[in-house]
Amino acid sequence: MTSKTDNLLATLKLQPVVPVIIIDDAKSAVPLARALVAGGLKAIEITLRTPAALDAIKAVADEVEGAVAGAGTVLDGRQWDLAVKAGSRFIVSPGAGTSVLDAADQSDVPLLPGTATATEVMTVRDRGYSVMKFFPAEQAGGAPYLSALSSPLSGIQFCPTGGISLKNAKDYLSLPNVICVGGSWVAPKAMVTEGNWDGITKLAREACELLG
Ligand SMILES: O=C(O)C(=O)C[C@H](O)[C@H](O)COP(=O)(O)O
Repeated sequence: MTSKTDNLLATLKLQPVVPVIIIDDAKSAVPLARALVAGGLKAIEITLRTPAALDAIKAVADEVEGAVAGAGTVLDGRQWDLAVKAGSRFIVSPGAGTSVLDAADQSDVPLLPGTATATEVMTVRDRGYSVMKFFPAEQAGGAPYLSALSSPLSGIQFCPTGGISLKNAKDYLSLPNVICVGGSWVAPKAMVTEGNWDGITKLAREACELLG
């Protein structure tokens, strides 16, 4: 688990924000990923919420220099296998179901499991995890809630995701138990549909400046 955790931490520490991508057309994946990488966001989570997602992961993994392609919304072992086969270098799940945890145990690819309560955090910690997603961050209680978890659960680090934008990202990034945040705001659907790659690079740059 430790070297997998180290690999995951190394990926998450690349940038303050992990872009969460919902891709409708696999052909957009490469220019979108290039735009994000150009803006400084290398680790990219492509969610398995659309039929194009696996082709998109494969294209980014094969063709985009500097990108670290990951899969999001991985809910079970079958999706785990497909995501890894497509070239995912990290896997994100909104929760921590047994099927996905069991698949992760059998794999060298690191998992960022989702948690939202102290009991969920402790259950996942019992499986050997110290790095988790906090989801859905804003809806579950936001930065004050995550701050309240930091003292009793001090060994756990989080990537909060859900309802985060440029406006509130700093509230999370200033907490001691936050490594980075996740968010879809850096790749808005309308900009992807228009092919506004320069606009997306600008959003990525703004996001990178959050730590500055
Ligand atoms: O299902 C997963 O694995 C996910 O990654 C869920 C996403 O993190 C959120 O849906 C992103 O939330 P927004 O930034 O508010 O759009």
